[in-house]
Amino acid sequence: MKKKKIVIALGHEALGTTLPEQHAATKRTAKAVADFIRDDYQVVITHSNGPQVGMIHMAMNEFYLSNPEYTATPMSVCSAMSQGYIGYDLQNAIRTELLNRGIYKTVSTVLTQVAVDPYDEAFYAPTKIVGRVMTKEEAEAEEKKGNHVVEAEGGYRRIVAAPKPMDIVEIDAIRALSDADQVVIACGGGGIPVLQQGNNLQGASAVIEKDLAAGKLAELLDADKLVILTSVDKVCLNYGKDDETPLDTMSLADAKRYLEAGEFEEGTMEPKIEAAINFIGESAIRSVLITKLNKEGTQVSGGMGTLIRK
Ligand SMILES: Nc1ncnc2c1ncn2[C@@H]1O[C@H](COP(=O)(O)OP(=O)(O)O)[C@@H](O)[C@H]1O
Ligand SMILES: NC(=O)OP(=O)(O)O
Repeated sequence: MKKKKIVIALGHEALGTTLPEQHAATKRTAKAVADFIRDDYQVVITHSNGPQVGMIHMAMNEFYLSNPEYTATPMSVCSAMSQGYIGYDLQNAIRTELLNRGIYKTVSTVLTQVAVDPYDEAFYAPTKIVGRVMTKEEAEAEEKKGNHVVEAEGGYRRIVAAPKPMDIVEIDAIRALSDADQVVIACGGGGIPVLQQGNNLQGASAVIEKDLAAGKLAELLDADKLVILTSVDKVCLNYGKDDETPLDTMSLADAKRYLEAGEFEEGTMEPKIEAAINFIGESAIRSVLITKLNKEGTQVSGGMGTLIRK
């Protein structure tokens, strides 16, 4: 019998931002992943990378300025680096959790490139926040280098273009590993954004929204379920207001209506709902669960959170 397939997208809380945080968070997350494997799902994982890719870009390019024998590192290469080191932590955390449960399954990371449209309007209006909070002086220095910044979280943060994911270059490899019942980590940080130029792929200076890439990944794998692990238990109506209402379920039609009405914040909940709508499409089988891991990393497979389906 064909096994059910699930794509799990890990946000900041399920992944951590610094290396020590990442070590601790991936251990918890591995429990949720192992629960789905216990429940006989083929699991494909994807993850955030905003803080990590910003850190790598800053570190690599600061170093280059004071060491001219090295070359500058484009954002696309930094995305690839972030996939590598986050994947490394996730692979080991999941491998250990599975071995502790007596399950042997290979866990591997596929460095994934995601094609974007060179004419995507996002290239003219950067919105995607990456990296750490900076002081005014640091922000001014970034602007002098031609980078964009916005005021955020009591300081300033860098923003880059976030074009929409159009196609996943390595989808056949991801599918082959998943169909062979192995655990795959793919499209990390939304994937390395690339522009197709004949037979060549050119890295783009951008960071793709990981939720939208997760939706595309789930769609192309024809997954049954997309789980988005984030920092809230449930999606809410009137979020942050006195009459905030958490939702246990949301129909596809309601998701579209609420999205249109501006219920979901741009760059945080909005791309999650957009990903859910894109993935579910016309399917009566596909569903999306948006939720948060508990302290032990357990119970996600029990269905807590907001369940979206047709
Ligand atoms: N309608 C809403 N319901 C719940 N959370 C919302 C809503 N609108 C915005 N949010 C915000 O979305 C955040 C989760 O998105 P984000 O910060 O991008 O996390 P992640 O790293 O998990 O993708 C929550 O912490 C919450 O502040
Ligand atoms: N690539 C991406 O969407 O990362 P964050 O979730 O960290 O913003």
